[in-house]
Amino acid sequence: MNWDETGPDTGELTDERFHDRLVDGGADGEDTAVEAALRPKDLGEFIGQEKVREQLDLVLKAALARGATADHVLLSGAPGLGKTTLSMIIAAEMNAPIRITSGPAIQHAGDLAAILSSLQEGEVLFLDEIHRMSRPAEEMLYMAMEDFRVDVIVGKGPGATAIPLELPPFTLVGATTRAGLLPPPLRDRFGFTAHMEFYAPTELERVVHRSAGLLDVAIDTDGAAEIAGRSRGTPRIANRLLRRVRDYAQVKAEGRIDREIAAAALRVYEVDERGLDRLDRGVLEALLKLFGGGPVGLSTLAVAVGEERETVEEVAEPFLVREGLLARTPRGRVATPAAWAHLGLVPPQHTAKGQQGLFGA
Ligand SMILES: Nc1ncnc2c1ncn2[C@@H]1O[C@H](COP(=O)(O)OP(=O)(O)OP(=O)(O)O)[C@@H](O)[C@H]1O
Repeated sequence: MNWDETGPDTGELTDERFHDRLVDGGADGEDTAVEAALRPKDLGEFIGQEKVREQLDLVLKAALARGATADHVLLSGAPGLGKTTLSMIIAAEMNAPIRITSGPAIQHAGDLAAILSSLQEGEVLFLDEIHRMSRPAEEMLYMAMEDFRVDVIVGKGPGATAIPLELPPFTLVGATTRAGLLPPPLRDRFGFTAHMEFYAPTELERVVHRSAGLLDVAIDTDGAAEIAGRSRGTPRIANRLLRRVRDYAQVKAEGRIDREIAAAALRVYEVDERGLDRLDRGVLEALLKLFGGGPVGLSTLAVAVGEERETVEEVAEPFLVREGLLARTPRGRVATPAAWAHLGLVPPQHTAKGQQGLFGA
């Protein structure tokens, strides 16, 4: 693994083009403004993630009953599943203020020391993308989490001295998309770890209804189901699609959203019934139409789609694999029978036979 000033190189794509996708789980500029208004304010309002909610409820209530600060909490899960929202809820439930920062924003241990030393007693510190913190800051965090103390190093070389600094008790809420990337000593210092799963379509329907209510948009059950089904298990995407459908409904249907309006709007934005967008479909189409369903090497597939290798691998493939439309095999990328069905194509005879062994079909 490569380490630099800003932490481990996680291989994450920095290409901003793909954060503009309607179906990307990450936040864009427009989201941040609207998201504040749509965020559930307490655990009761937070939809889905039943187990996480139940466990967190106990952790927080017990801490409140003891008059203590809640244990440190680690939230892991894909972007847009509600980690920031949950951290704000933790602070609200504990009647505590919250400070929000992120791993990449903490370049030096001194940056972290400055934040930690200005925390109030009981404050919640939300550290997003905690896996991208620099190594020295991470080491400082170990001691801060365990002993509520940091050693501030003054001076350089042989003359450097460590000045111990007591910190008020605080609750660290760390968020990461990849819990596996956290070094074990850091992971072990969290008293409670929650893994957030993708949401079921029925849960996303509730998210859409709730957001529509807050945005004062008229939507029926089928309209909400149509948007939920295309939201890739992610509340942020559900809210974003709802806003695009609302635009369409305002222009074409006096603001009312039903199934037809939702489907027509999302056709305009090229988000299909399963939530695939133009890039995803381009990859699948190339795989099916040009390579008979594979196996084909990643580089060849990328050239055929006219995208970078990394874009295909990191932006398009994870969702296609999750949906069971594409498989990564030692011989290359292979389309599953579901991919042929989804694009309404019939697999060529020899390919279907060739893939029998791969899918047991
Ligand atoms: N369980 C939920 N119920 C209702 N709305 C939710 C839920 N989870 C997330 N949302 C909505 O989805 C949006 C994105 O949530 P949030 O910013 O908390 O995601 P995140 O996991 O922190 O994403 P990132 O990792 O990109 O920061 C918010 O507008 C929030 O209102």
